[in-house]
Amino acid sequence: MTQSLTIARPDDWHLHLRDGAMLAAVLPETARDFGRAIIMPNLVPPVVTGAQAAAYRDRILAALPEGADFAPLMTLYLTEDTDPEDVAAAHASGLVKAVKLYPAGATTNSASGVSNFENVRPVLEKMAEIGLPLCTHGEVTDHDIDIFDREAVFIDRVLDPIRRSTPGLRVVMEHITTANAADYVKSQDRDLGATITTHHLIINRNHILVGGIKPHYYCLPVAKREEHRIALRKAATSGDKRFFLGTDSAPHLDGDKLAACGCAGCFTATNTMPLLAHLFEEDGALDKLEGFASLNGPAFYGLPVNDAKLTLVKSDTATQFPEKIDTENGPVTVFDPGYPIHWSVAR
Ligand SMILES: NC(=O)N[C@@H](CC(=O)O)C(=O)O
Ligand SMILES: [Zn+2]
Ligand SMILES: [Zn+2]
Repeated sequence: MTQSLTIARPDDWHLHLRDGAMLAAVLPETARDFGRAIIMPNLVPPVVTGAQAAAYRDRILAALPEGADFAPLMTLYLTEDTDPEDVAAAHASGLVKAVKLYPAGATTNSASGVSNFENVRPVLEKMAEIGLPLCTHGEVTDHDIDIFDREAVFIDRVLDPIRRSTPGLRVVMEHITTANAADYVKSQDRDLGATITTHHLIINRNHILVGGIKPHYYCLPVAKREEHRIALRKAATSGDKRFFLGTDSAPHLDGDKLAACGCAGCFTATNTMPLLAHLFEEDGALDKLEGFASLNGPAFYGLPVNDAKLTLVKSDTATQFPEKIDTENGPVTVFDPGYPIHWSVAR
């Protein structure tokens, strides 16, 4: 039996494309299925200014395959030296769609992030004034806070105070991993949304640690207990417009993942849409997939829904996804849910 589902072409509201050889290898994986993506600015060095974002956008456009139907939506990396006027100009020109907050030291390439939130107050106030969203990596970095508690503590100690003291600031809680974050979003009536990754709908912390450590399941924020995964599944499949897809597809070379100090990130660009079709069907919510992947994000960002469509088909035989994609510097492993998937994207 073949089943099919056609939805508006989806967008990815949180994506790492990197640069150079990695960009060339991973960009086609996203451009195949997605119309647009919010491009994370955590390069080395980071994308801080409007001029750097324009140059990075040009490198992405130059790396796009012939005939691709894909537009990168650029972001700026917030530092304590960020100039509010540069941010405003990059927004006014249409170049930049969000500013990204990394607490210093919270994740991959976050060393230039924010330590003292008072120092970014003028930028946040400017963003509230012009309606430019702040995307947050929501984890505190205090050494005395357990890594599994860092998201919940961030909401209480950092996010809620920032939102209270900056009325009108629009915030996207990126890659949420806890019931605490989902509940916080639901408890607020305006200016707040959240992205959810594909992998956090699939794995809990046991998948990383039971029966041997699984470096390809290690990402930040780290997957939490099963009850949190279930809360994320409920939020994603609920139809609540405040929740939308941000894959956080974060490629690292296998050599950097399979190491004594392995990098954080799951690479899901290749198979995200078939995985989501599987998950939403499992939860009896296939009719909510289009909202999550294609409608709620544009609504939050004030952008039109893509005109193009994407069709997913389900067949009796399991879909064969590539195990790895090759880059000039070595392979990148594609996220493996650990069970067969029968959905694929119709080409
Ligand atoms: N999610 C991750 O585990 N890694 C991301 C950074 C991030 O999104 O926090 C990366 O850039 O590799
Ligand atoms: Zn992050
Ligand atoms: Zn990310």
